[in-house]
Amino acid sequence: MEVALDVEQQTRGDRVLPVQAEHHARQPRPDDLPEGGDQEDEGDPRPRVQLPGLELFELGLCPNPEEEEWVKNCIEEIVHLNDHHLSYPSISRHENSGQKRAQNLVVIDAQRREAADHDHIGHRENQVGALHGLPLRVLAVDPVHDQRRHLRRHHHLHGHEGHHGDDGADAPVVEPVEGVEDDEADADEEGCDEVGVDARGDDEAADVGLADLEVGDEAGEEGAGGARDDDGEAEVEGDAGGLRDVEEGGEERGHDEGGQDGRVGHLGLREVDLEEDVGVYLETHHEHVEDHCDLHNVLDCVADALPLRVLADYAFGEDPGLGEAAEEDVEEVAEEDDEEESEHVDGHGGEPESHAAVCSRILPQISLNQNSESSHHHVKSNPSFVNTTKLSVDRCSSSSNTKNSVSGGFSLRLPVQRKIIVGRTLCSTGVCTYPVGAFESHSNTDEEKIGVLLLNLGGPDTLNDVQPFLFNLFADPDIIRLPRLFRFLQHPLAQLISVLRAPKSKEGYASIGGGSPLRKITDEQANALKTALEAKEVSADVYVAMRYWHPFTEDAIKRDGITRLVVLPLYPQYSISTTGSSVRVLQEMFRNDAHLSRLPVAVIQSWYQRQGYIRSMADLIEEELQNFSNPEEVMIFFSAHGVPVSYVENAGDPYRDQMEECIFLIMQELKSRGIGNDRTLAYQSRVGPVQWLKPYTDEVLVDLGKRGVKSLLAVPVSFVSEHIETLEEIDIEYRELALESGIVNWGRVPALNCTPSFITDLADAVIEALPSAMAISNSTTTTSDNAEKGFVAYAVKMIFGSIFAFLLLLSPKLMSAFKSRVL
Ligand SMILES: C=CC1=C(C)c2cc3[nH]c(cc4nc(cc5[nH]c(cc1n2)c(C)c5CCC(=O)O)C(CCC(=O)O)=C4C)c(C)c3C=C
Ligand SMILES: [Fe+2]
Repeated sequence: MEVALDVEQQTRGDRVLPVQAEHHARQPRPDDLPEGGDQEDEGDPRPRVQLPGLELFELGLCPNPEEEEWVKNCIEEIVHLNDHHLSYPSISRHENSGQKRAQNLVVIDAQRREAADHDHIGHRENQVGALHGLPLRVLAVDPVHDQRRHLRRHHHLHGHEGHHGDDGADAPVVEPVEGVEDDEADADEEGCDEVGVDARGDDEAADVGLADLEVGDEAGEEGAGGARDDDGEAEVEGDAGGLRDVEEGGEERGHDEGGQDGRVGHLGLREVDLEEDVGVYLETHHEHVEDHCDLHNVLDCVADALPLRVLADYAFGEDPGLGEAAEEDVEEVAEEDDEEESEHVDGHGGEPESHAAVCSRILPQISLNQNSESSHHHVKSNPSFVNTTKLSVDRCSSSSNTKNSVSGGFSLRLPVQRKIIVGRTLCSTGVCTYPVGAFESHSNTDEEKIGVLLLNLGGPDTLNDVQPFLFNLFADPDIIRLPRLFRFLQHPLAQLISVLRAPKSKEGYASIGGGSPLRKITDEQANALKTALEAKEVSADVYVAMRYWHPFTEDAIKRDGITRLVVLPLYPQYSISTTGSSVRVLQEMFRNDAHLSRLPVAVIQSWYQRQGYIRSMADLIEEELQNFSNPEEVMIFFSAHGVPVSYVENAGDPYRDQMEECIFLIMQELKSRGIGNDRTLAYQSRVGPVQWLKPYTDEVLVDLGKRGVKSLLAVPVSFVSEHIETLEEIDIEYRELALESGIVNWGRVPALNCTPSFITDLADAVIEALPSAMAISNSTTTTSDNAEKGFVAYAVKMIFGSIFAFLLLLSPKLMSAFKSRVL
């Protein structure tokens, strides 16, 4: 909850984006071209032209360091080294940093895909469109086949030579940019396989744009005041599906597997309107190293077909040349972290502790020593899952999609940074999956003592704990994100909000037995995980670290001789507010401790895409569906914990994307079992007046009732234990609301808790992560100077903050306004 005090957002206001209802192609004018931009490279016959504002967003790459170099070279080969502008390619970042932003967005989805995968395209349209609030269209390309040949051919033809086919007639034609045509000599003469290209007409694109503009429009409506937007049904309807159904526009999307002329090869780029700035959003999906060749081909041909500027994302490893925006961003994060203090109230009269926080400005370089063979081995050993889901999970080369996103050492917020760009699942440092055997040989050494640290949120054990627990939660700068200037208000504000919210929260906890079940369940999960690891002949100690209540993260790491640690947040999807926050605190601790800073650590950043997790969720859903008299008529209603929209839109939180991907995978798994129910994704538990991720669970329930849905199965999806929001919010509040709204049959899938298949999968995740454990830098120590400065700063903040809170309390009017808007 950013609580009314997301000052940054309020003062800046949200953007309103125009819908491009019509696109008129024109031939780019010479004055579009930067000076010298049309000159050719020495030794490269291809002309190089740049058009201001035309940007290629190169996405979805997750190469390991060796491949990174390779891919970089590929890109550098495509654009002039001197011309290209490596920057942090988030459109919104560009906007924020005052740079010109693209008006249109073209998504080139270069994933491996099958004809039946239209809903994934629709899904991506939704995601990307919503992410950027732009009119967009998706052009799907299959890199399995030989793009280069087709693209080159088209590039050569460039919309002139009768290859338009039926659909081509309506599409506006972008004439070739001067000098871009003559690369025939360069054309690849390899075999000419079919290519699936999905080109769509303008009207359709405009429609998509309208639908996807919801975020931007709405943000604009709300303006600086940040009042929650409860507007009409149309919006809820538009959103209620969460993921677009296959049928919606599926036909029109006309994935052209047959490779009709007129579509094949030209990527539909003729449709791109150069009148406006165009962002090209390329998604890739690489299973094997060789696929990078396909990527190369695609990029190469796109670059040829459209003069463009490449904004490539390499926000990992030693920064190989991030542009200003990226650096700013990294620095911003670092500065935030430098300043942050982790202070807890322990509920027993303890003073808040202060921990000087230091964060690396350069993200740690992770080296994956293992070669891709072992990964391939792993992929092969799980053929069924790979087959059913290969289309939807973005992964590193040489990795299987059955695995989690792991980083060796602490790679703070790495997924966030990459997520801004990629807009989909990411491997933060490269994911490595190793056959168990590879690890066993390592673990059997006498001196190895493995620890697993489970991170969780924590909850009040008793009603007396509720207010101090809430204080800890609201004092977290990852929960209430104040601009730096207002950071001094963090603690007084946390105090104020926690006191005001406590009565309502207490009511909730009272109704579920007087406290949170989280500690008990997490302890049980820890024991079950230890047993599951033992069953796999891995001996490990499993610890629990809660972020906002006992046992606090700071207390959790015992000095009992652990030589290798795997950190496993119990959140399947990554969010700044959950995994991000816990890992940050942990990182601070480790940095400041000579012993811990040398301990090899692997952090599993997210694991929603794991086979075992997805299957376990599908098992629970399948089982629960059997309780309905007509299971096939039941709406599967995924309800995820929300986060404020600004986390996703401004801070690059990958949470929404990962959530949508996760739902997609679960539905795919169900489909493979013959379960094809309708599904909806909505977000619950919003607090405060800022916009949270939409659609909102309560609104969608009412809407579904109105639309005649009679049977509904609620599936809590962001958390793996029962907690207040399943036991009280879903089971009591939402159930009541649903029944009032016309839904007759209600069911709820239980949380995974200690479901054996799930715990076994967590054990696998731990084993797979072990080899990538590496030590955090041991270079940082806290000097007494720093500690002193920290104390003075803390005292000053407390004084100013308390004055503010005091003034607020003095004014009943201000107070009631604050209360009604914040809580
Ligand atoms: C993935 C899960 C969660 C996300 C994301 C998340 C974000 C988030 N939460 C709040 C505010 C509150 N959360 C509260 C309880 C709570 N939150 C989660 C999980 C996520 N939160 C859990 C599992 C729990 C329950 C713990 C328990 O005791 O059972 C509460 C307290 C309860 C209440 O008063 O409603 C608050 C407040 C924010 C602001 C936020 C993102 C910014
Ligand atoms: Fe929460």
